[in-house]
Amino acid sequence: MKLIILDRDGVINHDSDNFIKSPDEWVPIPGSLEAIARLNQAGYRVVVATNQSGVARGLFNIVTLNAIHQKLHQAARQVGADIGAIFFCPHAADDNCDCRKPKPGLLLEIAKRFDVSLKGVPTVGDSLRDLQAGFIVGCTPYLVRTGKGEKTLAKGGLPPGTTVHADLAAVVDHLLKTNAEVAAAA
Ligand SMILES: O=P(O)(O)OC[C@@H](O)[C@H]1O[C@@H](OP(=O)(O)O)[C@@H](O)[C@@H](O)[C@@H]1O
Ligand SMILES: [Mg+2]
Ligand SMILES: [Zn+2]
Repeated sequence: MKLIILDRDGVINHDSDNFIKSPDEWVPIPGSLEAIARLNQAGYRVVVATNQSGVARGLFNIVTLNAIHQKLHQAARQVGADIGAIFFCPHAADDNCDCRKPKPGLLLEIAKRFDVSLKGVPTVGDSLRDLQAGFIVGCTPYLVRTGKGEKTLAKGGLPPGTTVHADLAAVVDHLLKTNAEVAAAA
């Protein structure tokens, strides 16, 4: 089973400096859900790892977060995409939890749940912390320019091996092309 780990805000849906606080505020980035469908068709299980400190900040509760994720799943299904699971950290930075990216807790949880090694698993994010969390546990980091990606790129300090792409659809184009080239060379 091939696995890919996606950040949520700024990769699948538009992000906001005021947080995504309700299902109405959740709006997919054009092409992202269709890109997930292409990953599924290529044999990838797609899971999400997302920091949701808005819960700890009292901006929205778990019921609302679940409603946002129901809308995400439904929108994905409408284009033939399937998101295997959504792992989230509801904590604030000063809670010092193990699951808030850049700590790798969410990704280790994913590895345990799906009983897979994370070595070489693609992980896609718009923030440095997304890429760092993946890099720590052996994932291959992909930065997208959507969401906070341009700011992340400008700040620099990306983990070694990070490649930069316009959006999730471009990451998927690259991934599937590379996979096809490797298969042809075998
Ligand atoms: O990109 P993912 O991990 O899916 O989700 C990010 C969101 O939880 C929020 O994360 C916050 O960061 P702080 O939690 O305040 O550091 C801010 O960046 C918000 O703009 C953003 O909406
Ligand atoms: Mg993000
Ligand atoms: Zn946490």
